[in-house]
Amino acid sequence: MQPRRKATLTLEDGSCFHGYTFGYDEEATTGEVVFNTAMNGYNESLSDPSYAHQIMVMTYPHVGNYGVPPRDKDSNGLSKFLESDHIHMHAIVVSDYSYAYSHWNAVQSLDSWLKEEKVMGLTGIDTRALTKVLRERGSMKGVIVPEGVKEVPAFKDYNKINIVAEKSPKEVLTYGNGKKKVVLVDCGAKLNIVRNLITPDTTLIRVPWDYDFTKIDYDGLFISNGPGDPTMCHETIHHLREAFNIGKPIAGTCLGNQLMALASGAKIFKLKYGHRSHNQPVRRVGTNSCFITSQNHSFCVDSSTLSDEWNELYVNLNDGTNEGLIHKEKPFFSVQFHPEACGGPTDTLFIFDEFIRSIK
Ligand SMILES: NC(=O)CC[C@H](N)C(=O)O
Repeated sequence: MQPRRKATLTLEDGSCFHGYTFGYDEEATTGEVVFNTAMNGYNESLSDPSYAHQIMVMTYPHVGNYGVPPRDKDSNGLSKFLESDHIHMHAIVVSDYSYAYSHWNAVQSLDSWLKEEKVMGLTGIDTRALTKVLRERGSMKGVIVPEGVKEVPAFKDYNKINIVAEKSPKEVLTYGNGKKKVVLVDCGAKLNIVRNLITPDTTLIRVPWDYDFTKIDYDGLFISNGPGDPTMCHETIHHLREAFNIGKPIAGTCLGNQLMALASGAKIFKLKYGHRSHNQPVRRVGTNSCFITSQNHSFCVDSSTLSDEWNELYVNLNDGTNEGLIHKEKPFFSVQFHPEACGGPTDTLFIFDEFIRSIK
């Protein structure tokens, strides 16, 4: 039995949940509290930059039992098993943290990784009761204060911070030497997007969110996922409008879908509690083809505001919200879900093939 320190999660509406810390607990932490109904994938979610400034509540009760993989890098210098080099969320909240772990690829416990990265874990929480609160009242700001910690951070308005600017890389990186020159606008990209765009056919140029990629003579453009409110990404939206005029193939995922919509003049809105899981069903519009997808988003394209030039490409079968866009004439499309999975089903990996094949 590990030493246990009590801690309390307080939500913006005053609700309190008492549990025990694991991971780092020297300071209080704050973030937007969101829930994730996936049964696994905590390592991928923790290292997904889109979770920056958030506290993730896992509804699956038993977390930590398969440990954390090594920080090995592949031949391109990309983490082999994680979605970035660090943890970006501010805390993980679980019902039952497992100190014991066992997996062929585990080299340490979640507790020790969180300590290294100075990120808090909270266990012993009735995550079903907490999720019901978030589902009824919507995602809320929250603060977790370990017993004995005096300094309590104030809630921030996460919709007012440009979190993409915090998480996007500061320099341009190039991979491969294939014939098709693809620019990836990295707004806080998950590495499996980078991995999937490095193919024998492509040279991948990974640029920061505000980089003027229209100056590059690219053959295809890909807009990544990313944290926070997409309306803050003025520069990306501006460059994307120019890319629409250039007319070469463009694809995007998640934040990329929202930025495509904004650049086209459509509107987005914030969902009450978002979609976070690995079992979100989507249907390709005009067909009966359905796919089970991995998702992590709060914002959503308002499909009723799409201009005449665009069609909906996918819809969510749970709530009917937009899951993708396609231009009626030009080779532009995007999806709200995560085709790169990690963690999550790989059923929609074909999206990367569709994009790379669309590049002449
Ligand atoms: N995973 C993402 O790209 C998330 C996009 C955006 N930050 C949202 O929450 O909707």
